[in-house]
Amino acid sequence: MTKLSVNINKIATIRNARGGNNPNVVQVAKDAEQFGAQGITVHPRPDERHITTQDVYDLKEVVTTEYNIEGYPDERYLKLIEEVRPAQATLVPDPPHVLTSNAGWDTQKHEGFLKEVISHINSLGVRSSIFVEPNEKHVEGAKEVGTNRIELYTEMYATGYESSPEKAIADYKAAAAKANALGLGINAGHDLDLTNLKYLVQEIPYIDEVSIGHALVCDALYYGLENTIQLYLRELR
Ligand SMILES: CC(=O)[C@@H](O)[C@H](O)COP(=O)(O)O
Ligand SMILES: NCC(=O)COP(=O)(O)O
Repeated sequence: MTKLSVNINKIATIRNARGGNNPNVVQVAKDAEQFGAQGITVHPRPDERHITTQDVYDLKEVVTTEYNIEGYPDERYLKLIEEVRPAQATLVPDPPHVLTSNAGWDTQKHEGFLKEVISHINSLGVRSSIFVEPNEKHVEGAKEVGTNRIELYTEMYATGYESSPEKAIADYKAAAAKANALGLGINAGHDLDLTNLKYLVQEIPYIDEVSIGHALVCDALYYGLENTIQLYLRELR
């Protein structure tokens, strides 16, 4: 069954708006796990606009499910991975000031760099995953660079879903089938929500994990965090 990792970046965004500790990111992570989340994801960006470096260390002490840290593998990120040793490190190729993640890795172009970084991460006993677009060549390249998993960047799927779910999923099915045949684990994330999640996992049932943040936190404003997590888990059953 596909696991749900709750991305709590947006909880930190709300906290940072007033500079205090409300909502408490650590408590939200603990509660999310108690409400059924099977993982906690954070993406500590260099400008600390939501998750801070301190949050990453504080969360290490409380996350009992699967701790997933996303980010561009610069010196700062790799230091965090070395010191925190999360369950999973997800490498994302985004430059420092983008609004949100906006591309997957070109695994051919960055082959040498990725090989070096991934072999270091794997040697720490941390599972590696790299964010990729649904492109079979990039999936083949992912296998070459030694990553344990890929994370399919689902923004294009989410955008296309409303007009044609079949068209929107086609490239993802092909990329996932390729990854599966190559023995890579498969995660997925970005802009997944209660309208598009079920179809994704119905069509690609061997997705190991989805990480969901923005829509889930927005839904929690209406339904509460506990109900919302249950609603997302229901889509994954
Ligand atoms: C890697 C990825 O897909 C992103 O969704 C990311 O984790 C979200 O980051 P922001 O919350 O900063 O938009
Ligand atoms: N890896 C994707 C993620 O963690 C959450 O993305 P989003 O749901 O905030 O778009």
